[in-house]
Amino acid sequence: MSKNKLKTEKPESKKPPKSPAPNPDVLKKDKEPEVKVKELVKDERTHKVLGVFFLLLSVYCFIAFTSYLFTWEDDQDKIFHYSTRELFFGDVKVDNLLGRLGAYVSHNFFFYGVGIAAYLFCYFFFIIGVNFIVGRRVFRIWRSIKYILFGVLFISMTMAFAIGGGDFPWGGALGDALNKWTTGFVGKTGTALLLLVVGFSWLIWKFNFDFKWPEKKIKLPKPVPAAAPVAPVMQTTAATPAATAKEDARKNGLREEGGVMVIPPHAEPEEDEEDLPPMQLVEREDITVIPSAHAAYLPPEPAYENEPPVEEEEEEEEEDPGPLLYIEEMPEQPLAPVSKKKGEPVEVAFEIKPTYQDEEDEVEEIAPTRPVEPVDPYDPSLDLRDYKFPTLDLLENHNADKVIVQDTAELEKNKNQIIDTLKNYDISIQKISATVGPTVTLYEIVPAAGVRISRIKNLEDDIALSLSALGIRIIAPIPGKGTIGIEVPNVKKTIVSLKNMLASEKFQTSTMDLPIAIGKKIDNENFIADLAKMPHLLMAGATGQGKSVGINTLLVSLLYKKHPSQLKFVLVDPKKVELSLYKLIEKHFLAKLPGEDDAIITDTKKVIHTLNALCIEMDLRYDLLKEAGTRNIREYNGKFTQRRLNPLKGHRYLPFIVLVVDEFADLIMTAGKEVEMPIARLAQLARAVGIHLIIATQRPSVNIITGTIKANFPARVAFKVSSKIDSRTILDIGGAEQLIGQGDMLVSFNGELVRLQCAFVDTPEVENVAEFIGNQKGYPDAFLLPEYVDDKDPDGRELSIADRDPLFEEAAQVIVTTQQGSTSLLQRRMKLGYNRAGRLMDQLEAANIVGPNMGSKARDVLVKTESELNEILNNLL
Ligand SMILES: Nc1ncnc2c1ncn2[C@@H]1O[C@H](COP(=O)(O)OP(=O)(O)OP(=O)(O)O)[C@@H](O)[C@H]1O
Repeated sequence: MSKNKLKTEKPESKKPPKSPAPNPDVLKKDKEPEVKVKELVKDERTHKVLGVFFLLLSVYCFIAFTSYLFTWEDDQDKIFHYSTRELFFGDVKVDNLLGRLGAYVSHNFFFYGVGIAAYLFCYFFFIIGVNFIVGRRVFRIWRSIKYILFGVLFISMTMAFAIGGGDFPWGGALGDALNKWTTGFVGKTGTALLLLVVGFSWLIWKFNFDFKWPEKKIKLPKPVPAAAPVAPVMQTTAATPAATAKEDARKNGLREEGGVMVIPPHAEPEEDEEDLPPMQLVEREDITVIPSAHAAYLPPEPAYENEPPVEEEEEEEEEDPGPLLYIEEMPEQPLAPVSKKKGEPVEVAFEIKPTYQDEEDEVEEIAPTRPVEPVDPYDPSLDLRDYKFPTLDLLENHNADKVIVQDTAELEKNKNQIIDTLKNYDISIQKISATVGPTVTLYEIVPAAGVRISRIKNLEDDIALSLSALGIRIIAPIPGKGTIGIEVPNVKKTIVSLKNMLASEKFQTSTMDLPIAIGKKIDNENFIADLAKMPHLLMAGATGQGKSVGINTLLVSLLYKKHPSQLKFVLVDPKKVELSLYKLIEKHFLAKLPGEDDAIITDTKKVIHTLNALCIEMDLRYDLLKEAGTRNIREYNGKFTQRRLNPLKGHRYLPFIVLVVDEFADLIMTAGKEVEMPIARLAQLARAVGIHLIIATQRPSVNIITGTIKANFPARVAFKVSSKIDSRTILDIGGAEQLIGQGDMLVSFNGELVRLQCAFVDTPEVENVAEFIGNQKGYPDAFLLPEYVDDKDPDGRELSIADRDPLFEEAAQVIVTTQQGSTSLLQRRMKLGYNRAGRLMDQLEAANIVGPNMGSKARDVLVKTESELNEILNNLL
C-alpha cells in the first residue's frame, strides 16, 4: 500500500520544486511535429505513395533510356553544348521522349555512368516500388543490391571491352575505366579470360549445373566447410568431400536407399562383399549421421506453420558465408515404428544437402525449420514382409470357362411365348431382342406405339403366370431405356466362378480400397465394387439362396487384394459354423476383444461388447484423424506412411476393419436395441475411419431391418426372399421374391437395381485360401480392439459369495502384499489365463480392494495392509 502511494505521489511531489510548470504552448510546438513525422514514416499510406513513386521512376527511366538508345546522337550534342542551367530553364529542344530531363538523366546514366547496365537501375527502382506497395518484402533488397552491383560492374566492363571504343557509350565511363585498367594490367586476352571466368562462375553459382562425366563417380558441388555438430560416420580419409564419404560408405558395405545409407544385416554378409574391410565408425565434422529413427520421422506439419519472418533471413544473408553444408535438424520426436526383425537391415541415415545461403529459393525451401523430404516411407506390410498373397490356383473354375451358349430353340420358344402372352392382353410389340446372361435371359421389348407401360406393369403377375416359368421378373420400363424387360431363367445355368472374376483384369488392376467381386450382370459384365464407397452392405435372403456363399465371395475377394496389415475382419457368427473356416487366419486378418480366446464371435453378449469396442475404436480413430488434420483414413494413412505423424503421440497405421454379421435377425431378437444402437452408430459414422459393415439376415422384416438401420445402409443385396414384402423391406421394391435362388441376386446401389449372378466360391476353396494364409507367419495375436467395460455387466460388480472366484482371497493377498494392481501379476503369480485374472481383478474392484481399470497402467491398490484386508474379507463372508 505505502509503496503504491509513494510511487503515485512521487511525480507530483517532486516536480513542482524542481522545474517550474512548463509553458503548454512551448511544449506543444516541440513535441507534436516529432510524433507526426514518426507516424508519417510508419504510415502504410506513405509506403504506398513511395511505392508508386519508385514504380513510376522505374518506368520513367526505362522509357528515357530506351528513347536515348535512338536519340542519343542529337541529344548528346545539346547536353554537351548547353549548361545544366540552360537545359533546365532554357528553351532547348531535345528528341528524347521524356524531354530534357529524360535526355539529361539518360546521358548521365549512360555516358558518365555505367552504359547499357543503366537498365539495372530501372529494375532496382521497380523492386523498391513493389516492396513498398505490397507492404512486405517481395524482393530481397540486399540480395538484389548485390546482384545489381555485380551486374553493373560486369556488364559495363564487358560491354566496354567487347563493343566499346565506338561512339555509343556501351560501358559508360565506369566500364571504360575498368576496361582500361584491366587491359593495361593483364592484357586484352587476360581481360577476356577474366570476364569469361567471372561470367561462368556466376552462372555456375546461380544455376549449379550438373557436370557429369559418364564414368566418373558423382561429385557433390563443392567441398564444404564445417557447419554441423560432430557425429560419427563411416571411415574415410580426413577432410574428403561429402561425396567421397558416400563412396567410402558404399565400400564399407553400405548401400544407399533413397538418400539413406543402409547397413545390410550383419548376420548375412553378401558374398561379393566378404573381402571388404569391416565397417568402422569415425568422427567427421562435415557430415551428421542421423539415427534412422530420427532421420526418417517427420513431425506433424502444423509444427512448421509459423515460418520465420523474412527479415531475419535477410540479416543472415548479409554475412554471405558462401556455400554451407545443410544438415537436417533432428526432429524431437522419433519416427514411426521400424520393424526390428532379426537380420533386417539397420538403417544409418545421413542427409547431405549442399546449399548456398544467398540462394533465395533454396534457403526458403530447406530452411532448417521446414520438414525434409521423407527418407523412406513407412511400409505397414514390413512386419509380415514375407507374406504371400493367395494364388488363384487355390480356387476352382466350376466349369465356368465355357462360353454361355443359349439353346436357340429355347430362345425362339420363349420369344414366341412372350409375344403370344402379350397378345392375349392386347399388347402388341414393335421389336424384341434377347441378352443371354449366366442365369437368366433378358428379353427387351419395344411396345407398339400407344401401349402404356403402366398397363404392362399392372399385368406383371399375369404375364409371369402365363409364361409359366419360375423366376420371371418384369422390368417396366428398364431405367434409362424406355423398353420393357422380361427376365426369363435359363434352362441351363452357368456358374460364375469367383476364380474367373478375381483373375479378370478389372479386379487385378483395381485400385479400390476394398474391392469386392460380387458377380456377373446379365450382359456378363463383372460387377466389382468398392466396399469402402458403398460404404456398408445389407444382405438378405431366405435360407439356402446363396447368402453364405455371398459372404464368402466378399471375404475371399478382399483376402486376395489386401495385406494383413491393411485389413481386419470382425466376424460375428451366431450360427457358429458359417464363418468358422476363417479361424485359421486369426493372426493375420481377424480382430477380437482383448482377452478373448476365440476371434469369431458367436455369443450375443460378446457381440454387444465387440460392437461397443468397435464404437470406441471408431471414436479413437476420429480423435487421431482430427489431431492429424485429416478427413478420412486414406489421408491419415497417407500422412502416417510419409512419417508425418508421431507414433509416440498415439498415431498408428489404421487398417480397414470390416465387420461381418452373418445372422443379424438372431441378434436383434436376443439383444434388440443393445445391438441395434451400436450398429446404427457405426453405420452412420464409421465410413470415414475405415470401418465398414456387412450385415446379413435371413428374415428381412421391418422389426429387424429398422428404419435407422436401413437409412444408413444405402447399398443392399437381396438373394431370393420369401415374399414381396420382404423384398420391399430390403430393396424398397418388389422383385427379390421372383429370383431363382442359387446366387441369383439383386443389388441396389447408387440408386440402381442390378440383377447379378453371385460369384460362386465353395467351402473347400475358402478352406484352401484360409489354410494358405494361416500357414504363413502371422502377427503374435489377432488385432486387438479396445477394451469395453459394460457398466451394467454384473460380472465383477456386486457379487454374491457364490459368484466369487474361488481364488478371490488368494488374489487379494497377492495384490495387497505386492501393492501392485496388475492383472498380469496375477496371471504370473497364480498361473491364470488372462480372462480369469481379469475377472478376479473386477471382483477385487467390486470389493474395493483395487481401484478402477486405468487402461495400460496398473490399478491403484486401495488396501494397504494385510490386517485391513483381513477385515474386509471377514466382512464379505
Ligand atoms: N453363387 C452361387 N452360384 C451357384 N450356386 C450357388 C451360389 N450360391 C449358392 N449356391 C448354391 O446354393 C446353396 C446354398 O447356398 P448358401 O449356403 O449360401 O445358402 P444360405 O442362404 O447361406 O443358406 P443358409 O441361410 O441356410 O445358410 C449352395 O450350397 C450352392 O449349391
